[in-house]
Amino acid sequence: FKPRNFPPGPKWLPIIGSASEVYKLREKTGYLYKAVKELSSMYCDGGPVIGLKIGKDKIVMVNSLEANKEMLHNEDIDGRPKGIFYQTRTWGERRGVLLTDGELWKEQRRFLIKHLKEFGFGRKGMGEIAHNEACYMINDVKEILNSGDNKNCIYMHNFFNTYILNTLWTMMAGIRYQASDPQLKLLQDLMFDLFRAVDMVGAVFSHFPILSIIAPTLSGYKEFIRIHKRLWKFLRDEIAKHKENLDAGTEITDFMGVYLRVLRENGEKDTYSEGQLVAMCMDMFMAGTETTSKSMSFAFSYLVRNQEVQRKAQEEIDRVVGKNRMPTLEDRSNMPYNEAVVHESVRHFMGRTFGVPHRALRNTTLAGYNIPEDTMVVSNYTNILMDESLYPEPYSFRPERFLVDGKVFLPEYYFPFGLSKHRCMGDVLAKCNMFVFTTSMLQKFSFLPVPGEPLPSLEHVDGATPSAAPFKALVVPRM
Ligand code: HEM
Repeated sequence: FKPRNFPPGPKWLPIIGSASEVYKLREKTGYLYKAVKELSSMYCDGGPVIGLKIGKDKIVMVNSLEANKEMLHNEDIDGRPKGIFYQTRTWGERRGVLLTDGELWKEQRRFLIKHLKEFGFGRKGMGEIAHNEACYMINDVKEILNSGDNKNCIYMHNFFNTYILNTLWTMMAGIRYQASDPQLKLLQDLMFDLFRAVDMVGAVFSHFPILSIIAPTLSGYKEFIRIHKRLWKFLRDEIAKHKENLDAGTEITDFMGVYLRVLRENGEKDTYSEGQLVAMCMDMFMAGTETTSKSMSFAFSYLVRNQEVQRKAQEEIDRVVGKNRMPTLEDRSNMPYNEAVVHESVRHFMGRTFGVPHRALRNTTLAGYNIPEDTMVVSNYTNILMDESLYPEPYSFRPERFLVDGKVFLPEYYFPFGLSKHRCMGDVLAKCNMFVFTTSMLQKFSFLPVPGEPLPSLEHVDGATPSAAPFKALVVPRM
């Protein structure tokens, strides 16, 4: 039965809840966010929250700006979901920093941020790492162009993945990969499949856990395990190498090394364990790479479609940086237009998805409705970031919306990285990378539509994190 004063929404049938209605609409519209939009107009007249039940999970989608702010600041809704989907990924125990709560989350998040800073995270060193990576990226593009392959048309929707990963992995594990590294390519393809197969509120087998036993293939459970086993192996191999270095007394130059040293000195104590280290690395790998590279995929898809924006960005780069050196993070304060391009790109990315789910830790209220303990509560970012009254013509790419009198201005209703205690840990790194990568690329090259082919599509690939639909650009050197 629906709890008393639960947010309005479709009927709950025995066992399946409102699943069939949600899945049917998703099928019809092609996207989960569109399905939720239709449900909201059908059942709550565009109201602040909509209540669903999918299998065993009570889910509240938070639609309005005010209700989202209320939710993100309500400590009673500061939990992360529990259950098969969130625990299988970390061997049946809740571990990591992305999908945990309580003491473990607090302690490990604090430790992670503190020690990543030693290696540049959130500091000046971060800009240098991004710049270094941009140099590799530019050289790779030049090599592709010199090779004469593909008639200078490059697939851009997944072009940035490795470079983005490298900036984070330099600090986490002291490694950078070649974009052509076959092992990494495999991992990235696996991640892409994973993020496409699940959505922010879970997967079929998490709403109906029995299906993981009776229909492991059909429910996606088997695939979920296969992908995670591959990821764990990748991380465990790297940790093993770090242990050897620790034994050999090699200087510690990354987060993995620091964590292993703490384990050596204190043993597995309180919330510290080797399993927790693997889980944290996995969380950073997932949260830190897919999000930024997919925001970049939207940026370039729009830059190809909208040559006027590209021209303005290049004009500012040429004027402020010139042609004799590459852009750096320090240039950002003098380049409002390019900074606004970054904010607009993040808006297009988060505006097509949902936040990381929260969970009510105890019975509470939201927008005047009752939210029972253990309800999953999810920010519907589409509703805020694509709201026509806040962002006129929301699906067009207009960096100008973040400029007032030639300066960057971020309105209080723009919070694509969340708010309050669970706020994104990597927003500073994400914005740094996006600025340095985009400006470095636009300084050296122009990205044009491929002659004779349609413009990059505005439709995107749905999933836990959305991606621009695959597209190529004709890349033309500028200098
Ligand atoms: C454009 C890029 C990114 C976007 C749009 C983004 C967005 C978000 C959002 C909306 C949340 C959830 C906040 C909440 O639960 O209320 C989040 C959490 C998180 N993000 Fe990001 N993120 C990005 C990049 C990154 C990067 C680069 C990293 C890692 C360096 C990262 C690490 C995390 C972590 C660890 C959390 C969980 C925080 C917690 O629960 O305490 N993210 N992010």
